[in-house]
Amino acid sequence: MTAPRSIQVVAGVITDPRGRILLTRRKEDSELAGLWEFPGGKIEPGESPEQALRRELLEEVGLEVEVGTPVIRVPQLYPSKRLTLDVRHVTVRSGHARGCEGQALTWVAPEKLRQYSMPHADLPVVAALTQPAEYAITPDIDAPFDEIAIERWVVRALALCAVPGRRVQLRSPQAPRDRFALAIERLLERLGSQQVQLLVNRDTELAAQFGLGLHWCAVQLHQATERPSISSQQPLAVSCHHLADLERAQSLQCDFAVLSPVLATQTHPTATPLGWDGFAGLREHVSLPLYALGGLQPDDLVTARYHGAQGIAGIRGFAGEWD
Ligand SMILES: Nc1nc2c([nH]c(=O)n2[C@H]2C[C@H](O)[C@@H](COP(=O)(O)OP(=O)(O)OP(=O)(O)O)O2)c(=O)[nH]1
Repeated sequence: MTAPRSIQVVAGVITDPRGRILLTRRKEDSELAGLWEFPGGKIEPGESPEQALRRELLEEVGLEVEVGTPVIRVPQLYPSKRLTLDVRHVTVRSGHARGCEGQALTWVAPEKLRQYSMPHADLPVVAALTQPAEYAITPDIDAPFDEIAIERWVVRALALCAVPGRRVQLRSPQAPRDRFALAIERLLERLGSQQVQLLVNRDTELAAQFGLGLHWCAVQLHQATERPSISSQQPLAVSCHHLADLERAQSLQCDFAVLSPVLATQTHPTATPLGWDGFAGLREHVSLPLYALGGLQPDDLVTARYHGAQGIAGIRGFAGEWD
């Protein structure tokens, strides 16, 4: 079998004064015809990504732009090629967007991007633009799981929830179920109307009881035949370690996955780390949003995004708020 050809593509996120993002539609005679995409194109030999993006946006949509910060770089395997989609924020210097090659274009509010049919590589881009970049995981409730331990856990969880732009997984595998339930109840009372997306580790009934999201372990993922009965408004996430986990998570329409361990970690000392290249090598097979986990700190986000993760997850790396 011959290796698929590799192409490097660069695309821009162009935002209008109302915060809407420009999408263009792939023409009928092209591969992936009719799908909506971020304007851009292939990097020509000898060009830097920035030069290529400036050229493409002038040719395609008639805009002179300044290329800004990276959004995400997505490795994606298509049937006929191996693509790397490097997406940057751009600022328009002059011009009005028009389809210079006869292609349709539209301005879309970020929360509506998911309603548009896009190539697989674009789904992690949409996630990076619209979903939290951090997924913090609570530590265990300390033994003996008494009132003092529950109060300490609630205070720690509140500190994790107080950082804007996060999802938080409520996890305490050591605690008896009734003590974990009590701790969640206390946390929800104290959170009041504070907006934070919460997921319960493994326990479908508790997730349903409290109206929260659910985070499966890989074993639960492989045992399940369908999406569990939690609120359809709440996310379903899963811990993945291998390609088979990721493919199953995608086929069961999990909302996102956590892929680990990326680096060596104290919590799983015997597991072989994937390394960032290993992470990207698995990411190219699926298009669901992925958080990287294992030995990471919040300031690893730029590296994570460069390897196709839409965010980073962690227990210890996020503990600075209370330790
Ligand atoms: N510009 C752009 N291309 C994208 C996006 N998502 C995505 O998968 N692609 C793919 C589609 C194409 O295979 C490739 C862009 O190449 P292109 O637009 O310059 O030209 P093309 O259709 O002739 O590509 P190809 O068949 O030669 O691979 O990247 C995106 O958001 N923007």
